[in-house]
Amino acid sequence: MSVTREDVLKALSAVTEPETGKDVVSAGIVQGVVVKNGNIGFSLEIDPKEAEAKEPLRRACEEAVKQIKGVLSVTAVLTAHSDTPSSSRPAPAAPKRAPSAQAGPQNIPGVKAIVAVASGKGGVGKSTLAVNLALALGHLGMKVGLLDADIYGPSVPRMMGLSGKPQVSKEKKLLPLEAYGIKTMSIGYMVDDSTAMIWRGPMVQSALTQMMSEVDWGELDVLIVDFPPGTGDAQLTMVQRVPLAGAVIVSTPQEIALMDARRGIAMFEKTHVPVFGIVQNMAYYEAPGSGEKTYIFGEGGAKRVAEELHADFLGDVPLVPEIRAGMDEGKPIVATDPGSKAAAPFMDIATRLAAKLYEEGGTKKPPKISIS
Ligand SMILES: Nc1ncnc2c1ncn2[C@@H]1O[C@H](COP(=O)(O)OP(=O)(O)OP(=O)(O)O)[C@@H](O)[C@H]1O
Repeated sequence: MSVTREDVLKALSAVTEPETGKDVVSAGIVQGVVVKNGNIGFSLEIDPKEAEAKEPLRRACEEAVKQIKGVLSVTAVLTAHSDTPSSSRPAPAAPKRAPSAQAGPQNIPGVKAIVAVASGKGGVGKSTLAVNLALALGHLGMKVGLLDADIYGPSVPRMMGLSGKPQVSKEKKLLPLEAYGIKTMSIGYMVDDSTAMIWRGPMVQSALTQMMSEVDWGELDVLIVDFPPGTGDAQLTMVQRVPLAGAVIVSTPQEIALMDARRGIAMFEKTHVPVFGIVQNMAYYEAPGSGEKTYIFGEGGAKRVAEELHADFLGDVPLVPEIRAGMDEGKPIVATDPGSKAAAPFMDIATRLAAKLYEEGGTKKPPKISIS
């Protein structure tokens, strides 16, 4: 018999929160439970100041759920509870937008939430995160689409091991190409890289609009958009046109990348798109035998920027050869080995993101993803 959400809550109700003496479910701190084929994810809402002190409780919750027969993996994350200051609170799922003189954002029928994965600078691992995050959200039970909007260097086809031209439906819509349960669309299916590179601003814009509105995505819980790197006009226009639920900013730890990450955050804030948080990619390299960590690009820079800008820090992704190899071969690590150590950071970040999207859900109300 497959594991249910009720099984998870039952197991968690045996875990006691030391301060209140209540079990974690009655204490109301368990949120965003997701169950998918034996893979379980949930968050524990805490005061962020107590993050370290609550780590044993988080582990105890994971252990309790692991004991359920049929459970393959468990990811519990600590998130800020809703009456903590806004600087550490998850951003709201529904975007508040500035009125725009231009055409406003158009909803995509059937798509409940659109999330941008963006970086101020190229080459920091934005596409790697977008692809693995999409796959990890799929493992958490969401119906996921992945739109490669990185028109100047589309990498989703290669990373997902996909090629060929999309079919066109009777309704004259492009049909996404699918791999590992994720629906994808990329300009890379339509033109070769060198053609896209020489496009001017308006052409880029119309190609992107087409990919947003003329694709039959079907029913999706979330559409991950791999944004073009940078913070120029093309990106700004996209932020204004696409009804984003929020953005995830990717940066490496070195100062030059962080400066661009700050610009990226400013761009989203200017257009009133919530920044869900910052991911620090290539955070460190861990030596295979000894496990010794080397902070090749400096230590903790993105975490500091998150604090400085009152954004949430969504997690570190280390520099791992298997991650790169997987992307090059079209076999992303989260697809081929979701339970591996290399895939774990992506699963953690996805659980945090899902908790933000399910913010008003959790154990008390049914999960709700809203973008209107
Ligand atoms: N955590 C990681 N560990 C190992 N290799 C990584 C990691 N993240 C990214 N890479 C590798 O770094 C290179 C750049 O990554 P990626 O293409 O995702 O960056 P990007 O920010 O999307 O770049 P661009 O904006 O130029 O498209 C790729 O070869 C990728 O496999």
